[in-house]
This record gives sequence, C-alpha cells and structure tokens, in this order.
Amino acid sequence: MLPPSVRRGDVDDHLSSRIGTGAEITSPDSPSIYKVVGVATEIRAFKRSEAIDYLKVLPYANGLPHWEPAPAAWYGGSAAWPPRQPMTQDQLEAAAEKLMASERFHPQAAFVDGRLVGASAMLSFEITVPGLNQLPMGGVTATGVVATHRRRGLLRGMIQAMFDEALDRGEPVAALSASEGSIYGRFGFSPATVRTRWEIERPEATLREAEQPPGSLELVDAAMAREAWPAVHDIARKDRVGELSARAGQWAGLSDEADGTDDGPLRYLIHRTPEGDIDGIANFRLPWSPRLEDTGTLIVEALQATNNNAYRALWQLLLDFDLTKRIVAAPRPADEPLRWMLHNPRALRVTRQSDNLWVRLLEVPTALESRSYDVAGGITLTIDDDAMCPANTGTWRLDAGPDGATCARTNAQPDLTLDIQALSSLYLGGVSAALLASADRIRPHRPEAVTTLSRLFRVDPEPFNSFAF
Ligand SMILES: CC(=O)SCCNC(=O)CCNC(=O)[C@H](O)C(C)(C)COP(=O)(O)OP(=O)(O)OC[C@H]1O[C@@H](n2cnc3c(N)ncnc32)[C@H](O)[C@@H]1OP(=O)(O)O
Repeated sequence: MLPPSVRRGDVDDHLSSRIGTGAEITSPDSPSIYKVVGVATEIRAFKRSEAIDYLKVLPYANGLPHWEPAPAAWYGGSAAWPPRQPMTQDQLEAAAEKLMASERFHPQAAFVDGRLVGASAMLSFEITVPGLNQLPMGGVTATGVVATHRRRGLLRGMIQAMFDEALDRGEPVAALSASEGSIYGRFGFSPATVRTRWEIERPEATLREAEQPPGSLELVDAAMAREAWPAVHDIARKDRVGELSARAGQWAGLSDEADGTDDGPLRYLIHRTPEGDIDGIANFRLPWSPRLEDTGTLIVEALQATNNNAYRALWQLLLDFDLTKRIVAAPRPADEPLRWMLHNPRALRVTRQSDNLWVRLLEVPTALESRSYDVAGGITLTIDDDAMCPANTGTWRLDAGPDGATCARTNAQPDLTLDIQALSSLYLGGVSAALLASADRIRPHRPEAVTTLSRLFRVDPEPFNSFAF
C-alpha cells in the first residue's frame, strides 16, 4: 500500500520507467519515502546532517550557461557565477545552520544508493491575490540534480512530494521563477507575471511634473536600508497583486562595500513623508568602466514606495543624478507609471521582457474562493486531467464578485475547458483569457464564455512581484 503522498500513477511509474528496471514499488516504511526494488532511490526531506551535501550539489547543478542569477546577468554585470571559489567547510557549516533554522524552509532531496544527488525546496510565503487578500503559497526554490543523474524523474518525484506537503500545510498555490522555460509546464506551472528591464537616456528623462512632491529624500547607509526595506515592502506588497512576503533575512546582506567587481557598492536612497516616516526606498549602483562610453550608467536594482509621492520623488532624483548619462532599471513591472510621467513616453525603452512568477494552483476551489473579482458573474469550467493534483480534475462552478466567490463541483455542462496551466496563468489576473483562447489553451463551448472569463479574472494594475526567490 503506497502512502497517500505518493501516487502510483505518476511519480512511481515515471521513476521506474526512467530507471528501466521493470521495478516494482515496495511498501515504504516512512510516509515520505518511496523506493524502487533493485535501485535504492529515495525521495525525502533531508536532515541537518545532510544539509552540507545539499549545499554542495546546488552550485554544481546550477552552474549551467542558461542559469541566470540576478542581478549579474540581468544587466550584464561582471560578477561570476558560479562563485569562483568553493565554499570553505566553515562557510558550509554556517550556511547549513542558517538554512535549517528557518521554519519556512521545506526541503526535499533525491538519494541514490544513499548519496544525495538532487534537491529542491519550498519556502512558505504569503502572496497578494486579487482583492488584495493574502494567501499562503509554497515557493519552489534552489533546485538541482547532478548532471549524472538527470532525466530519470528525480525532480518530478521531489515536486510531487512538495505539492503533497504544501497541501498538508494549507498552501493552495505554488509558484517559482523558472531557470528554463521548458521544464516546469509539465508540472502545471505557467507564467503569471512579467518583469522588464528598461533604459532612459538622461537628457530625455524629463518629467511632466517638475515640482518636488511633499516630503524629503536622503542618501543613507546599508544599516538604515536594512531597517527601511522590510517596513516599506510590507506595506507595498499588500497593495500589489503578485507581491510576496519577504524571505527571512532578505535584506540582511545589504552592505556599503563594493563586492570586488566593477559594479561599485550599492547605494541607498530613502523618501520620508513630511511627518518623517519612511515611505519609499531605492537601491542603485554606479558601476565603473575603463571605457568612457560605458561610464555614467546609474543602475536601479530595486525601488519600492508605499504611495505615489514617494514613487515620483525617488525617480525624480534618480533620473537626474549628476555625472550620469543613462538610467537602467530591472526588474520592473511592464506597466511602469514612470512612462506616463515623462514628457516623452517613448524615452523609456524596454530592452528586455521575460516571465517572472510561474504559478501553479494546487487546490483549485480554495484558490478561486480566496481571491475576489471586480465584476459579478459565474462560469462553469472543466479542468483537464491534473495528474499531480488529481482533486482538481473535473467540472467546477464559480460564482464570483467583488465580495467573494464560491467554487463547487458540478455535473452541469461546462462553458469552457482548460488545463491547470491555463487556469494558473489566469489566476493573478495578468494574462488575458482571450489570448489563451486564441492560442487554443482554452476551449470555449459557448461563444461568450471567454469574454465572461476574461472580465471576471483580469486585474488592474498588472500583477507584479519585485523579487525572485
Ligand atoms: C525553481 C528553480 O529552482 S529553477 C532552477 C532549476 N535548476 C537548474 O536549472 C539547474 C540545472 N538543471 C538541473 O539540475 C536538472 O536538470 C533539473 C533540476 C532542472 C531537472 O531535474 P531532473 O531530475 O533531470 O528532472 P526529471 O527527470 O524529473 O524531469 C522531469 C521532466 O522534465 C524534463 N526536463 C528536465 N530538465 C529539463 C530541461 N533542462 N529542459 C527541458 N526538459 C527538462 C525531463 O525530460 C522530464 O520530462 P518528462 O516528464 O516528459 O519525462
């Protein structure tokens, strides 16, 4: 008898077919372990004593050309990845201690013949969903399988175990930032937010409103930035669909020192209300270059504000910093208000746009009932076979509106059919149902079904998450 967290139809068949032993599944003693006869493969949480093995696997696995760590590759900085030096034993011990101390860290690992050959983890977050409600979310992070053990279903096994555990913890939604676009769709993840990188030539960066908004600006050191960021972010994130609660110690590493590259140290700019409360903050750099034509770029790595005054005041200074020629910012939302504050909206040139958060609904009725909908309406939808979360499969009636929603199983004829990926992309309100229908990702059974779905799910402003994890 398999434990409930491991389903014979997906994880185990997949694994045995990959290993090619014609293996039978044994009865595992522990609910989170499964084994294949003849090949000692286990998927289970790793222990503190195994955390260093996990840390050693990760940089090795992630050091592929496609892996794009932020911010180095994001704006073409010079920081090397993977780090040039392996971590020392002391550094590994310290990192392992820190990792395992977090109650919000839920790791899984793959062991073959007792050796840790792959790992992944979920971090528990809150995500802001439409209606500005906070929903528990499991964020998949730090994933790698050593090159010699890839393509045998180890990641699939870990993802399945993490889905099952997230559901047990009451997290109806999972999400991740994808290293490659071709991996995570098969597990039901689908892009739900986008991020952009944009540039403005300083001479073109004139604002329509030249007057300084009320309040004051101050350049501060890293110690002050470490205090300001959590407070500003915790207000701002609850006001933007797609934003996440901060990771433990998210800003602990902010420093005034240069990291030894040409990027220069991070600088910090805060905005205060006339009463003195900090209501906005930006992190920026002024990298050095031996080539004159490459100097004078001010790079904004993060900017968050709790109101429009702070947002405008911060940009007003950053766009007009003496001895600079160009401003580059990333990651930024596609619907950046700054564009509409410029005399010349075309001056803000998006030089890159990519998917940001990939969402995966684990428990459809709970997720759909946890957000609100700007217009009142109802729709009956059929979700195609969801092998990894089979309770989602079937036909659901959603009756929704600004005050909330009910979502229940029904035997009625559906208005449309879609798979869990399409519904996950729609969930935060940033992807158009009409677009997905045009791509045959939604199959309407009534002519007006896609319009109804579109009106129900869209949000304004666009969902955005300001950091990956
Ligand atoms: C959320 C994050 O942490 S993003 C970071 C992800 N990590 C990396 O990119 C590091 C480098 N890559 C790796 O370590 C590994 O290749 C992983 C973790 C991406 C995949 O691990 P594996 O154990 O090989 O994956 P697994 O065998 O379970 O593959 C599941 C499916 O995904 C496919 N797949 C896995 N990796 C890739 C890839 N890089 N490109 C395309 N398809 C892939 C497999 O072919 C398989 O397909 P199937 O279900 O149709 O049979």
